[in-house]
Amino acid sequence: MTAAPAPIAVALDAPDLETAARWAGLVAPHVSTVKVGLELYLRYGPDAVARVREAGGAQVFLDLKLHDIPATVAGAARSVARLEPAFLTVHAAGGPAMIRAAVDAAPGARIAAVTVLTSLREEDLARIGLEGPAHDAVRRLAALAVEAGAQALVCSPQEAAAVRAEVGPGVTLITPGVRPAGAAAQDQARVATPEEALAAGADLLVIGRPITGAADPGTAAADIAAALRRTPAGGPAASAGS
Ligand SMILES: O=C(O)c1cc(=O)[nH]c(=O)n1[C@@H]1O[C@H](COP(=O)(O)O)[C@@H](O)[C@H]1O
Repeated sequence: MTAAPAPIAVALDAPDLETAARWAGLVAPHVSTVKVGLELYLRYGPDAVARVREAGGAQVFLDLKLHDIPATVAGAARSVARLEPAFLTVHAAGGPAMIRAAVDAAPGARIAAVTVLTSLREEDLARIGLEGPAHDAVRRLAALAVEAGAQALVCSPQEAAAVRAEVGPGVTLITPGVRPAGAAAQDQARVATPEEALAAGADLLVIGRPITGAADPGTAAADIAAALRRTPAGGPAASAGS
């Protein structure tokens, strides 16, 4: 019997579409979602979404991190809505009117509001003018985003439990900054293991380089998926994606 795909979104941050499509094909039997981000989308546009979708069959998360005035974000969200991504990211710091504009313009996608980037350290927050600590900033932005209609939130696994307590069970919690035990953090600052992220209540774990940088991305994805199946989920909204 084949196991159900794990609640993982593999970040296909590849320099070319052939590589991304190959990764998508290798990981798709093991994960629910693949993520197309700026690197791929800015080079290939809608073809990137079509090609990775074709390659594997996992749902597509479009991570464009929109952040502009509401009218511009509405136009951008409308432009990509026809690609039918399961998730589309915006920066929560764009404010409630901007988030609402994205929600209204792309009704078929779940708008995922990015709270505080997982690459930021506590000491970075003050420098960019964000009142910390990170936990408080993330909770504040999460509450604002959900009030504005966001159906999903992006935060570090370290804040997932606090965010869940803040917004309740109906919102999809997405956590990048995931590193298997012993893996290098690279440019991520607020990290946790896949098992810790799931136990903290995350619904969907974004994992890129620990999978795509492995000699065999399919096996790396399968190993993490198997570890997650042995971990009790922490949150009530433990189903990933749509
Ligand atoms: O929105 C995201 O997906 C995102 C938000 C965030 O705060 N931190 C973050 O790392 N990401 C994305 O998650 C992925 C993480 O990749 P790895 O660090 O290689 O696992 C990248 O594609 C990032 O763009």
